[in-house]
Amino acid sequence: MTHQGTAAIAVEGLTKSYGGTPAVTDLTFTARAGAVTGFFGPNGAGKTTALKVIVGLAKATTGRVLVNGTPVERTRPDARTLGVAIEPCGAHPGRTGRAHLTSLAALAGLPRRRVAEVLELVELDRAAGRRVGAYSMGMRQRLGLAAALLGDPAILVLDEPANGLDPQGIRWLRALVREHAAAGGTVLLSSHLLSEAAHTVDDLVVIDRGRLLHAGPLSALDPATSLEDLFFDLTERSAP
Ligand SMILES: Nc1ncnc2c1ncn2[C@@H]1O[C@H](COP(=O)(O)OP(=O)(O)OP(=O)(O)O)[C@@H](O)[C@H]1O
Repeated sequence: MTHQGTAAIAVEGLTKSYGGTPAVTDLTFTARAGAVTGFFGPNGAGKTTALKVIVGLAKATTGRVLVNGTPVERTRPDARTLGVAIEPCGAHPGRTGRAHLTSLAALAGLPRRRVAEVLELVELDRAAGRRVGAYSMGMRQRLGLAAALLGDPAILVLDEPANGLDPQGIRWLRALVREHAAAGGTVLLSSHLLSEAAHTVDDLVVIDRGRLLHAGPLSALDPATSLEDLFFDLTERSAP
């Protein structure tokens, strides 16, 4: 795993435009190893767009992203370096969860035994033989997470991983990402669930309208200020 405290992901002056309209503008922040970084912003703020560029699924218009010090656009990190869960999970509804993960493992050159391991890790082992089309939203989230974990990567990038999970699932997810960070891994996750995130993240990145509003450790905040208060304060202040 990467050395604790170093920037596993560095986003530097990232702008991403679609047809001349910027979805993300001059965004700069880091996600360090050994920590969970929460990426927050209202609907349409640009979180998914930024995450797609970070993992190499979309190209930056200007600026760059470094993963372990290497520009992501030059060498897209493989499944052993970077695990990604960005909706939709890409599984064909007619395939079983196990078959989906088996083909992903084969494509990435990963041993087949990892499929059983990650299925157990995300607690989908009993549903692995069922068609993905019959999965609940929470089960599809778990399948997406299983895919991200296949290569046992040090870095996890998860877009709204708590969506569709029940309270027990949210607690399970929290334990999973906390353990990953405790083992020296890096987690960058977006979320709408601010109160839950307060229990999960070490560092905060808040954006609105594609621009950075705040980045820093949770511990630096006044304990009397809830994450929700901070979020509304920041986003209201940035309103045009
Ligand atoms: N492929 C695309 N083509 C054109 N515009 C896009 C594309 N993807 C995103 N956008 C636009 O970029 C902006 C940011 O969208 P994005 O999905 O990144 O926000 P988000 O913060 O993830 O939102 P949410 O919380 O609602 O998922 C929106 O205005 C969206 O319409």
